[in-house]
Amino acid sequence: MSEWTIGIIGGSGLYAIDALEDAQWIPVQSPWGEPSDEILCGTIGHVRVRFLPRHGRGHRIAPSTLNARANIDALKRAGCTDILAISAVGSLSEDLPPGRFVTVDQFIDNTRGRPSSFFGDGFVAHVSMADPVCERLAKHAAKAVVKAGGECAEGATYLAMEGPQFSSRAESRLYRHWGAEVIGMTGMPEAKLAREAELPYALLAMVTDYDCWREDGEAVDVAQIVEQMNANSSLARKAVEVFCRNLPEKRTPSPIDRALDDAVITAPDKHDKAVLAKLDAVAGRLFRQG
Ligand SMILES: CSC[C@H]1O[C@H](OP(=O)(O)O)[C@H](O)[C@@H]1O
Ligand SMILES: Nc1ncnc2[nH]cnc12
Repeated sequence: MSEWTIGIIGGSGLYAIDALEDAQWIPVQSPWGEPSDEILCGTIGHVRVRFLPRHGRGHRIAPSTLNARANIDALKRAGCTDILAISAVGSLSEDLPPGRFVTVDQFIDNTRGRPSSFFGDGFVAHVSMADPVCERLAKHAAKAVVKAGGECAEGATYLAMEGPQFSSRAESRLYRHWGAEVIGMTGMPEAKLAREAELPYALLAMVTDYDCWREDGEAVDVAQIVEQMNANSSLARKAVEVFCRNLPEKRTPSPIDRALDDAVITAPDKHDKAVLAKLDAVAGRLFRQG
């Protein structure tokens, strides 16, 4: 086995992966609450894979209530070195038609009231989100889609909305003015939490619809999204497999592996012991250094 342990977060339409060898669903406990599901653990070629369906098998959990902290913490506990997340998105750009895959490189977080940090009183830390995704994973994901037989655009800005309702036409047009190119309900706070957990993260988005900003365009509905997701899902699965098989044997370190080095501001003698205990997976690297 190589040094990669890839966490795959499966979005709408992707609730398991058949390419996993020796696959087993394993429960992982987290001090942050219930992860969305057990984690499907196995291998693809030389890579260990840990697959977590974001909404749970059967799509039980809504975007506003899914426990992103528990999900990221559980993936870290399961040994992940990196995360590739997959999401269904609406397109806010004429250049991104339904059926197209696109890697995300920026986020606008318009979610409300979701727990969006592992840190707080007793352990205050501020990580940079200037470059919220891992470029090498994103590039590798785009190449994998092409190798799997699809088309993949690179570098879209993702607007994370609260939902669960879809946007009004006025909101959809507003987000375009903000510079957003795709829209979804789950990319935030997931990407923030992955950065806090020092996990390089990339988001591969599958465009399912044009949302509702186009003149005379139809309103988006779940049936349309599911139809497009079903059309995309075998390519998404293939792309995940190619992504893993084509990773180099050696994983060179990423600066994101040490994202907390310059982020913690609380004086060590003021760290709250109970808070530290909860952070054993996310930030344990710092404490083990003493
Ligand atoms: C099924 S339509 C809306 C739903 O799809 C996207 O989910 P995911 O990002 O997990 O693929 C979107 O964010 C909404 O949660
Ligand atoms: N139009 C849309 N808005 C929000 N989330 C989505 N997921 C897929 N399509 C979407």
